[in-house]
Amino acid sequence: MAEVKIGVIGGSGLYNMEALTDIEHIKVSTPFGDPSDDYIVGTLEGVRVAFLPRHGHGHRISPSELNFRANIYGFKTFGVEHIISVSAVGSLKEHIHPLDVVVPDQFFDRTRERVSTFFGHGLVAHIAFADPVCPNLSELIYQAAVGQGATVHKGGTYLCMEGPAFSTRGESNVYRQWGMDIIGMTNLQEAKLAREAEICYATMAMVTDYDCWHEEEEDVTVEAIIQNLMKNAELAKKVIRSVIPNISGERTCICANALQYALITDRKSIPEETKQRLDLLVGKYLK
Ligand SMILES: CSC[C@H]1O[C@H](OP(=O)(O)O)[C@H](O)[C@@H]1O
Ligand SMILES: Nc1ncnc2[nH]cnc12
Repeated sequence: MAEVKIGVIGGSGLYNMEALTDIEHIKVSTPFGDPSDDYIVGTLEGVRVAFLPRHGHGHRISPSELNFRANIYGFKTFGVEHIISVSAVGSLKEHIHPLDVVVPDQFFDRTRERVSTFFGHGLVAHIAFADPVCPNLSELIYQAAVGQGATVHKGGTYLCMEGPAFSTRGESNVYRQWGMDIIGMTNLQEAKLAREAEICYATMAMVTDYDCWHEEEEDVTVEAIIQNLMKNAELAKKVIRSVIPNISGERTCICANALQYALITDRKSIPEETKQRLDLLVGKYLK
């Protein structure tokens, strides 16, 4: 398979990247099941990029049903080292307005039903996740979004809820008291699994609504989210386009060697089947 170093995950409202040329649709099978859809591999700014619509074309897969492991592992099979996630989010702060962009630097987990590790079955790993996104890739996204004239907030905490129902007003107000900045349903597991796969991961969060806490604004609806995303989809695509040429092959962040000190299991006790299943991720540490 041809090597591709950059991946893009499209969220709600971003199911295609029309600017990709020399396109191939590639179906990937993984030891963890099937990714959300075929990967669309194409060229953007002279660089091969793999694109995956997170919820599948036609938005068929709900946040709780997403096979996050297969999606991230699929990128790894191409040799992807950087993933840019594009996501719709609600704002939990007055000064973060719909149509703004946030590049979060923290996540808070309020999900309940999600598998969010590749490990287990006789191989235990504890990655560092204090800083859950790649600082270098986040900075590039921030600079690119500023360069495109967007109002961009650098840093902030993304509260990842289970869904699929939106939050109650009580929950939304509590998240505000906790100091959370934005709310969505998808990014935390992706960030964790990308770190386990030693892939740099960063999010361009497109603000679509004020959730349901704001007394003068409408409560969030799918319709409002998609309407605002449609207004912002071109911006998202332009930002991706301008980030890509700036992504360097040399990685100096912690993401590149995240498993170096994370594997705790005595190498002699790891079952052969587990070694084989995780070979793409840990093979270099088990030699
Ligand atoms: C379509 S409304 C809720 C939906 O939008 C966000 O999706 P994504 O992160 O893939 O852009 C949110 O997380 C929910 O999945
Ligand atoms: N208010 C909200 N809650 C959860 N996910 C969202 N995605 C976009 N807006 C959202």
